[in-house]
Amino acid sequence: MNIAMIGLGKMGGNMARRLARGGANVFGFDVSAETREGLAKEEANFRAFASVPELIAALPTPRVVWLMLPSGDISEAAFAEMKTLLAPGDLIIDGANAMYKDSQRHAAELAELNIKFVDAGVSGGVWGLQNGYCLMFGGDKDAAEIATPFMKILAPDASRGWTHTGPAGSGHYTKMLHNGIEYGMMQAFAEGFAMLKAKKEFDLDVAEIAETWRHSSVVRSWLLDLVAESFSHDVELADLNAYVPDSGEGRWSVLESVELGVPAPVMATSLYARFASRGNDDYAMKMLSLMRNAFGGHAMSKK
Ligand SMILES: O=C(CO)[C@H](O)[C@H](O)COP(=O)(O)O
Repeated sequence: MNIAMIGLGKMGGNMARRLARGGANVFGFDVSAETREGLAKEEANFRAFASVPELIAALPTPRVVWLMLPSGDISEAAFAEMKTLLAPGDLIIDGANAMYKDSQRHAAELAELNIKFVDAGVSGGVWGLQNGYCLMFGGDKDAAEIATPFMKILAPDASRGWTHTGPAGSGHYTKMLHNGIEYGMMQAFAEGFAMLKAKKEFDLDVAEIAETWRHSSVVRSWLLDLVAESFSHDVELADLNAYVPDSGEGRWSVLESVELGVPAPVMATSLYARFASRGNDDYAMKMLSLMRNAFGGHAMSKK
């Protein structure tokens, strides 16, 4: 079993390791020579290449190429390059957190060249090497069949943690909503623990509560496991800024809810909380203060 992994960052690097340890021959490329050469020293079944054309020339046909790159411009450039290097019958698996409509477009463009395509949502984060990844992938039946043995290595075991969701685009659509749910769950934990912490009267031990809730409670979950582990070291979070980025999936989930006319207030509120964390509601809050002052003469807090 041969597979190329293009992009050996936090996700791609560990996925390459898991594939190599699972018996696949992994042909790897990353823009960082240090990263790709380091992996080659670590893993017996991994070969590093200094350029994508060299890698593709060495990869036995029909080729399977897994792109594990940031979605957007970097992925688009990789697709453009792949179109010039791959041949009919080859397969591209896109593991990025990509917008599903982009994946539908990629599938159509590649089909014109008789190149197969699978869009794979990958969850598991930095723990995937150890625990396995959760994989949800879309694509035609024949493309999915070629991809499946690799999914079985990446998953927690061959029988679970992966699913062929349907046609091209459905894998990334499923992953988008997985992450939309993730936003809501994270927000709910954050709000609940903030309120536990704010109740000075009870002086609650929030680390102890997080740990306790891990066992048989309705809200036990891997997210809570991670919270409890972090709280066992620090509950004050004094070193952190209250600033949360987002990288697309939450926005796309909310936009999709509007397109479908399906209400998703939790996802929307969770997304807006992140915008607010960046100061994007400062002007609106200043206006609230101004209007209260204008109609009621209420004091305004000034710099
Ligand atoms: O896919 C993931 C987890 O399932 C990623 O960690 C994701 O990038 C997190 O999304 P965001 O940056 O928008 O919080």
